[in-house]
Amino acid sequence: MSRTVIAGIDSSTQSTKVLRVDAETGEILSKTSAPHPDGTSVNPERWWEALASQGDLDDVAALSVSAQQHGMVALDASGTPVHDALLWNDTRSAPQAKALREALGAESWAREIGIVPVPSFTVTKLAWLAENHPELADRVDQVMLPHDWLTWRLAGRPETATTDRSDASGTGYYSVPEGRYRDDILRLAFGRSPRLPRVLAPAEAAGRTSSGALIAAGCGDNAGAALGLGLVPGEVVISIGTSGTVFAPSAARIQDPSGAVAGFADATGHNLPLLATINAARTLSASSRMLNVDLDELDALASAGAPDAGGLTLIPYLDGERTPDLPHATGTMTGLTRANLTPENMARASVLGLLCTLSDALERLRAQGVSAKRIVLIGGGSMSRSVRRAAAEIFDTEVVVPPSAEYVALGAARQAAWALSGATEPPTWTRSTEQTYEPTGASWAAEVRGRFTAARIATYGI
Ligand SMILES: Nc1ncnc2c1ncn2[C@@H]1O[C@H](COP(=O)(O)OP(=O)(O)O)[C@@H](O)[C@H]1O
Ligand SMILES: O=C(CO)[C@@H](O)[C@H](O)COP(=O)(O)O
Repeated sequence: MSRTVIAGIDSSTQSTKVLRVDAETGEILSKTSAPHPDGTSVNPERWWEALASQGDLDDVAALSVSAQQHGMVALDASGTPVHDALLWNDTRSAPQAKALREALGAESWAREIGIVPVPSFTVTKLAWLAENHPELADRVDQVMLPHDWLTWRLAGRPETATTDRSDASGTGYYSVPEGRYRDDILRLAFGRSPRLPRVLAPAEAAGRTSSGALIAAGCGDNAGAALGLGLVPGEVVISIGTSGTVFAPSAARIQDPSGAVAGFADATGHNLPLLATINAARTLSASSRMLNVDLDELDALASAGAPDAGGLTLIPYLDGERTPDLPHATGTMTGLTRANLTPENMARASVLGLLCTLSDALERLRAQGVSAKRIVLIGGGSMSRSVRRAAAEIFDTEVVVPPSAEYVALGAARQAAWALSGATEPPTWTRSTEQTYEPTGASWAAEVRGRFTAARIATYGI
């Protein structure tokens, strides 16, 4: 019997990945990828070129796009971007985020919207555009997110674009508890009411491609990963990609006035409380560049370093940071001595600093009542053996590492199979066997966490 082939697309910060998948079993049949330009703002056409460079999609019965969240794609009446898309890791809208927090109050944002403005979120970027380029803001006809814009292009630029609840929940002008856009919030930020994409139901189709393939609603990339992993209660995902994210599906909605935990929606009609960091896998690539080694050599150095890096502590807020909300922060290295200043300890300190930022985020998620009995570690940074081995100790929690795969794109494929099937639930695809790392309660891990916390408080006051 012939297979039904579907495609899952992950348009993330650094690249576009395309998986072809068996709709019935979830078996990955092929994977391709193409890079995006570096930077925190980009012309969306680069995403389209990265997708198109991987060939047409005429062979698939259905497809779905999962993409980096929050990017501001502001189009004029001709459908042309009035400005490069500001991405989730662009921090220029920090002043606007502060003003929006103060205008409504953090408690109200958390209660009424589900998230508290930080520079990552779309609403702050629109406020930046209105304040700094009013002549461009006046030309804005409609505002989309990265996954919306790619879906819109694949569907042939329909009059009304579409999105889904998971990605809408990251804009700041969509109310998760009410399930609707808040035009008053949009006008508070942007002073205008541009057209917004229609929010589709989880398994609702967005349209069809020129070759007739069904296009599913799509979703934010972390909701895609959750869908791709088929999580069970008590499992928390920690993804070490361009962003570091810590999240778990939740029946209960999380309200965190501190803004650290975003009360996002997931792609199945429930909730996805999430914390994100700006400095994740790029902490490792920056360290490899500094040491003039490649990532495998960095891994070997880090494995050869002292378990606690000899007391070296790196706080890797290299591009500012989102969790904690320190958009203008820079990194800090403490504990340097003539004895411990070695390439091995520097490499080790970059691994430990990365993991400590994620450990901080994990404890904040737990403080909101989210159960975290097992960590599912994914993302490019999880390919590092030294990261994997240290993670269970630093998190003091069991860590499982599924086989290397593009789980965001796999989740998009699962959503496409769901939309194609017309079923009430997504298809059941089994997660492959995993590697498991158990914490041993190593004393060095508690010392590393303690040093990191002390240095963070001493340097940044929080
Ligand atoms: N073996 C490895 N060790 C450390 N980092 C890695 C390794 N392989 C890939 N990476 C990093 O993972 C990142 C890409 O991961 P990915 O999850 O695809 O990110 P994103 O989805 O945000 O684009 C890159 O920054 C890359 O340097
Ligand atoms: O901002 C967030 C989540 O709130 C990030 O997770 C972005 O969605 C970018 O994702 P990656 O490119 O790292 O996959």
